[in-house]
Amino acid sequence: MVLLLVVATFVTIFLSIRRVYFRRHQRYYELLKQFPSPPTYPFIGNLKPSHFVSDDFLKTFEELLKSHDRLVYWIGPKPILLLKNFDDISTILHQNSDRNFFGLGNQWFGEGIVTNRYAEWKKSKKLLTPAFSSEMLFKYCDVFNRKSSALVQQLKSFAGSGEEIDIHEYVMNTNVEVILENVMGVSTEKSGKEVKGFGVALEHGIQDVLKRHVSPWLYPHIIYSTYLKLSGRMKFVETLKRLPEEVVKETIIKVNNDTCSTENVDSSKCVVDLLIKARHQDSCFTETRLRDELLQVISTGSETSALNVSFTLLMLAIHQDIQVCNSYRFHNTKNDCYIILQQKVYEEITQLVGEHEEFTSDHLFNHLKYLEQCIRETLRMFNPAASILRQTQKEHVLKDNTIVPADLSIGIVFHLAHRDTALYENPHKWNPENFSTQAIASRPKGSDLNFSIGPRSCIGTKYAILSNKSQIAQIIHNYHLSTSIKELKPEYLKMDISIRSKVGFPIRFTHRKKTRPENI
Ligand code: HEM
Repeated sequence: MVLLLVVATFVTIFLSIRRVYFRRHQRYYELLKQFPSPPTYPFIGNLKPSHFVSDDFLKTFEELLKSHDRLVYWIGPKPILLLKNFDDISTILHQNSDRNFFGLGNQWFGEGIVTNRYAEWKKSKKLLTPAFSSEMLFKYCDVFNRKSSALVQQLKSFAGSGEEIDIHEYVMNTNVEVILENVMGVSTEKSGKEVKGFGVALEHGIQDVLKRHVSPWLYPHIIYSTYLKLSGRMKFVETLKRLPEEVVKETIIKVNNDTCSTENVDSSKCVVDLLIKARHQDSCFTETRLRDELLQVISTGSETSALNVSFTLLMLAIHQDIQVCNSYRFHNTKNDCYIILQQKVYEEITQLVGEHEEFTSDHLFNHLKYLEQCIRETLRMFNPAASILRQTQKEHVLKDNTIVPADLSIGIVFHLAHRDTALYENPHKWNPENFSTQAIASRPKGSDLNFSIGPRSCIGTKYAILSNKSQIAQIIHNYHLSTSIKELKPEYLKMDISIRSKVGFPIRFTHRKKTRPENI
């Protein structure tokens, strides 16, 4: 009897609190009703084990948004509005809304420009922007070109062997090294710093943070920390933080000894120097914050950039027609035939630098336009930043007058927005002509979502394009690429935060100048 009374009391209290809560948030829940939602169950909402058991969310998003442009998805009691239509996305992204990680990535990535809320983000953005000025980017190109050249050398041992290798690990290490030198002023050759484990740790971090978002039982900090320790993932967290921590500590010591920046004479405005200077002006930039700011820039910049280089190389290897020159000029001998059958991308490169010249900053800045089209088209189809999260600060009115409630999580699925038939005639086909000047002009302004739009769009847009151009141009300049993959089918892709290839990036390299290209 007593037990029954206790239970009845608890149930009454629970229902009363619930009623008061819903009455207070009545408008919020009324507005949510405007959007379709799959059948919802108590406690779990729309969460189905099949949705998020694996590390692949692509099918889930495709299924959910198959017949809807907008959909509310409930993760337990928490709603997320999923969007894939350009007009809706544009309205939301042009507002000053925050990314909503709810601190769920803090153990991995701390707090910095990517995760901070508006007030702190503004400080980070102001601080970091000078590191991405045209003047600085021009200087970074020397590092891009030197590291790309080293990558070409690494591939030498595979070239001509007929063996396919998965290019991604090599590209990833190159991108981490490039960003370390440009952003942190640390030359891996001179400092002997080890970057190999960083890429793997980063991949684990990204996948884990996303998984935590859809696993409410992992939300409590203490449970997640225990999970990290017991699952052996803590070692990846440590690997990720080690490098930026060392660099911050070393730079502070150098500054204190007044010997800063002797390692890299051009680094006076590289990110780490800007951060260390800020430390003296604003006490919020503690050593930990500096480490985390660095970690977030390196993490955001290296994976995305590396994935796009790997995808572009694979697409060029698959699309021999893009590599093959449009016109036949000579037909006489086998040798002539080889000269004629050059890739379109390769022709653009050789017209610029000949067969043996070195690449310069000017080449990357002002030329290689067709290669840039290939890079941008690859981003459209396989954008590493496949989806992003936002949290509305206030109500927003969409183009058709639907009101989006304040304080709502928004999931923007770029991967699907990039396949909008209203924007791209044949969106499932890889076609660099989608990024010709005329094609861009024919689409609504700002509809290129590759680097996002609005106040929180990518700070490293130009950096990424230049760095991608350098690596791909140098590889294509030296090697002809081919692959056993005939088509990168949708089922070969998977998605965590990034789009990845389930079949890797298997590419066969053949020396350009000595042998006739294969598969032609
Ligand atoms: C192909 C390569 C890249 C792609 C596709 C990419 C894409 C993106 C996207 C979609 C966002 C999110 C914008 C939003 O939430 O609205 C972003 C943010 C960001 N990216 Fe990139 N990015 C790339 C390379 C880089 C590089 C190389 C760097 C730095 C060296 C970088 C640094 C950042 C930073 C710091 C942010 C946060 C900006 C902010 O909150 O103000 N990214 N990027």
